[in-house]
Amino acid sequence: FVIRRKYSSYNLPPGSLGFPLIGQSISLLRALHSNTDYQWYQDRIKKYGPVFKMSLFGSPTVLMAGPAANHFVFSNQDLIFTQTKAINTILGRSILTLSGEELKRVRSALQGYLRLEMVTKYMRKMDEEVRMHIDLNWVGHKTVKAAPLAKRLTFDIICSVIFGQGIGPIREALATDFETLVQALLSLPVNIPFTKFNKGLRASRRIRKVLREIAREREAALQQGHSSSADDFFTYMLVLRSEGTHSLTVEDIVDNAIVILTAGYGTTAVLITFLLRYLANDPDILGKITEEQEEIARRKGPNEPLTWNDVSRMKYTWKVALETLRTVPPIFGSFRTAVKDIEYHGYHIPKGWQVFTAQSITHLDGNFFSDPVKFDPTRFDNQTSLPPYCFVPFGGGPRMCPGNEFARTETLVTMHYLVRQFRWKLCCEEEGYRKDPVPIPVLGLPIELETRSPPEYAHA
Ligand code: HEM
Repeated sequence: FVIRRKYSSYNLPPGSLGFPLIGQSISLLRALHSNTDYQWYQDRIKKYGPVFKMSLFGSPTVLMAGPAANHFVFSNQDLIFTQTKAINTILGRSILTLSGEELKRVRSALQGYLRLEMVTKYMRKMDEEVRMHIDLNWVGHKTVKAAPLAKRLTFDIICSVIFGQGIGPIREALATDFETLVQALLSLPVNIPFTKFNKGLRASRRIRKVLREIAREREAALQQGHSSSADDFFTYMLVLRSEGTHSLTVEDIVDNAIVILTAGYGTTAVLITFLLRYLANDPDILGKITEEQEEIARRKGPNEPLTWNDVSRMKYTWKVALETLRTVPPIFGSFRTAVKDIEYHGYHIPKGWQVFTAQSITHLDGNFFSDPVKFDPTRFDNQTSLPPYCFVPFGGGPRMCPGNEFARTETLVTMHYLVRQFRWKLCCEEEGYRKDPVPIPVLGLPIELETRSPPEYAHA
């Protein structure tokens, strides 16, 4: 009633804001958990149309469906990243919380660090981490749980590339603390002992302490003219600062490193996990991927690391990955907050309200993807034929994921070594998955491993 009076001159979208504070949050979280979120959106779209209001996570929210809505949410300048108190407090002064000119500068620096040419520079480290991970965690095991292993692998890769932290006790401690930190990002910001938020806050302090030390070491090395390599994130950012590109303090650089890691490892792990899940049930597609990977391996000497050229030949494998991203997008949707009153399709969206788009709405729409529930990588044979903004696993517009090339490369390198070395079967054919909020198989995807014989290569 209060809202209706306050906005009596507005043409608000249809829908219901539900109970104060709670609104539809619990209902959507339940749908995500039971993996019925697509139906949840469809039921409401049928009732109200493609633009409707509700209340999510304590704020009035407008859900918008369709490619035009995706474009609007990703590109409208009056919409900013939604900043929850937990994210602000735990992640500090990072790209997620900056605005205006400082945001542009930091975004451009991060994008520069993660761009294709840089990824080609740290490919060797990725290759090394993947092989080491497989040797330590897969070789010699009859069964493994793929989901936690994929997460650990993607964590180790980013840690090694970005912080220069190889295997050892520091990386172990960081891995545990990052898990706690990620869990806290969507928690209620209640800072009393033993809450998720409090644990996350304490983990973020420990992470900062370690990273600050590494950053200071890099700073000292630079000042003494020792460091010529810019492939670690701290050195890269410190060099940019000395050139006047941005004015971030060491503390701010550390916060941004935490964001890159947080945004980068769980997401790519979902892609690798679900690729393994699909391939277990599709010998034809697995056969084609293996053929592509064997062909690449034949051109190389034994133990020779993969290069960017090799990765760019993995075209079929990447199409299978894209189809995995279409059917199981790691990020379920994007939230933004209106910084002033805006209008969309004749409806008013008041300042301070959230807008929300969900990726599955277009990814599973038969108008854009025929027979959308079918797993069919050939849809990506001609990617330019897809209408814009209907396939958005990495978002779009000025805040599109800057880590997409990084994710692509590490996924392909991982698949190269796994498909050549193993065959696998799902231990539990019926295992479902939930979105928590990233998709995760309920049992962690236990798989039975068989080493391919004869193994055509060995790495010591
Ligand atoms: C398959 C893997 C990945 C997926 C599906 C993914 C998806 C996304 C999406 C959808 C967004 C935009 C969210 C929005 O607009 O609301 C985003 C942002 C971001 N991603 Fe990724 N991502 C992946 C991997 C990575 C990796 C590997 C990194 C870094 C190494 C990374 C770093 C980031 C950062 C820093 C942002 C925030 C950008 C900004 O604030 O402007 N992501 N990602």
